[in-house]
Amino acid sequence: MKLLVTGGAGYVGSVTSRLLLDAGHEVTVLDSLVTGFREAVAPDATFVEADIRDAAQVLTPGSGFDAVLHFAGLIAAGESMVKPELYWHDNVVKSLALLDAVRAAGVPRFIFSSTAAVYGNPVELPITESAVKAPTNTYGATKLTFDHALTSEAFAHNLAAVSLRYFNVAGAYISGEHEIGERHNPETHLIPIALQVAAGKREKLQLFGDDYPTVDGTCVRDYIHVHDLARAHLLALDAATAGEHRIYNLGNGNGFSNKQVAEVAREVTGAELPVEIAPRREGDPATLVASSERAREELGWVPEKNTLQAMIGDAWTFYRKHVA
Ligand SMILES: NC(=O)c1ccc[n+]([C@@H]2O[C@H](COP(=O)([O-])OP(=O)(O)OC[C@H]3O[C@@H](n4cnc5c(N)ncnc54)[C@H](O)[C@@H]3O)[C@@H](O)[C@H]2O)c1
Ligand SMILES: O=c1ccn([C@@H]2O[C@H](COP(=O)(O)OP(=O)(O)O[C@H]3O[C@H](CO)[C@H](O)[C@H](O)[C@H]3O)[C@@H](O)[C@H]2O)c(=O)[nH]1
Repeated sequence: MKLLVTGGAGYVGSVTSRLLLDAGHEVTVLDSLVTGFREAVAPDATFVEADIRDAAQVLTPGSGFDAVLHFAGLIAAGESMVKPELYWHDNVVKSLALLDAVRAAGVPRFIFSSTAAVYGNPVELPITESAVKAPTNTYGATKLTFDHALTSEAFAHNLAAVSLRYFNVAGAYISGEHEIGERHNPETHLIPIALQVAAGKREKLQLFGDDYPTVDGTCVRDYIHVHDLARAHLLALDAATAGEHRIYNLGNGNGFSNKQVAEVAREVTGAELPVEIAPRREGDPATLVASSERAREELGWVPEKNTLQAMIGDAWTFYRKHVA
């Protein structure tokens, strides 16, 4: 297929581009590099440095794209509580402009990076796709808004749309000649920050809150290896059906507290990893754990690297060689 990958200079988009290219697809990456890295773009992809709001320059009528995979966006839940306007613009206003371009160019399929953050504090665990959606942060609200836009688009204009609701992505793609992983600047995610501490780049790991209603008072998250996640996109491309908006949660169904993550990071790196309890971060739900039964049944998706040791181990391999 001829594919447009927005956000292909970012973490998940660059790993997925690699898998798409290796599967024989033709990939054009569109990324403004606002948070991504030019060197993360797959060398055998065509690269267009542009904002998604200008996607019509690439998605011209007759350009012949078979699908758009839309990873581009702003991703930090904490930041979205202090700069919400940035999130509404990037994740909704500009994404709607992208959708206009998709419609005008007659692109038949659209795969969207949605998130566990759409659910907010869950009423029942594990979280299924039909669970109540009540985001506790602006980031989740923007992603849910665009999910709704895709539902209307699919039904009104016959788009084959798929939203993949990732839980917490971790690890790196380590395979022969390719090592592709996570780089955010500034880094806000728990695992890469723990690795920065292990590498001596930060003094200590601050854990935001220890008074949540969880096993040890710290927040609980469901971590998913970026390689398993990327594979789900290829399956979603095959499953996408005209006129339908399919939605799949992608996680392992296992919750780890922030303290447990720190413990595994200690085990993997051999570092002491000092921890300090800090105030809660605004907008954090206490627990997010996925039910991915629907993805298993309908897509045939089976996560293979499902231990935290494997995820943090691959992230550490990437971090030491390419980031530290
Ligand atoms: N990392 C996670 O744990 C996680 C979890 C759930 C969902 N997601 C979603 O997955 C997607 C990818 O996440 P990631 O971790 O790879 O993020 P990332 O920050 O590494 O990559 C995002 C990319 O999008 C680009 N971008 C942002 N706004 C743009 C715009 N207006 N025009 C063009 N390019 C733009 C950035 O330059 C960057 O390369 C995001 O949509 C995110 O919301 C990520
Ligand atoms: O230095 C840190 C960084 C994070 N945390 C805590 O670690 C947990 C995980 O936080 P992350 O920032 O790593 O991830 P989030 O759960 O906030 O969000 C991530 O996963 C979500 C899906 O669950 C989103 O989609 C989002 O893009 C992605 O950033 C939270 O309790 C957070 O407060 C700390 O205690 N200290």
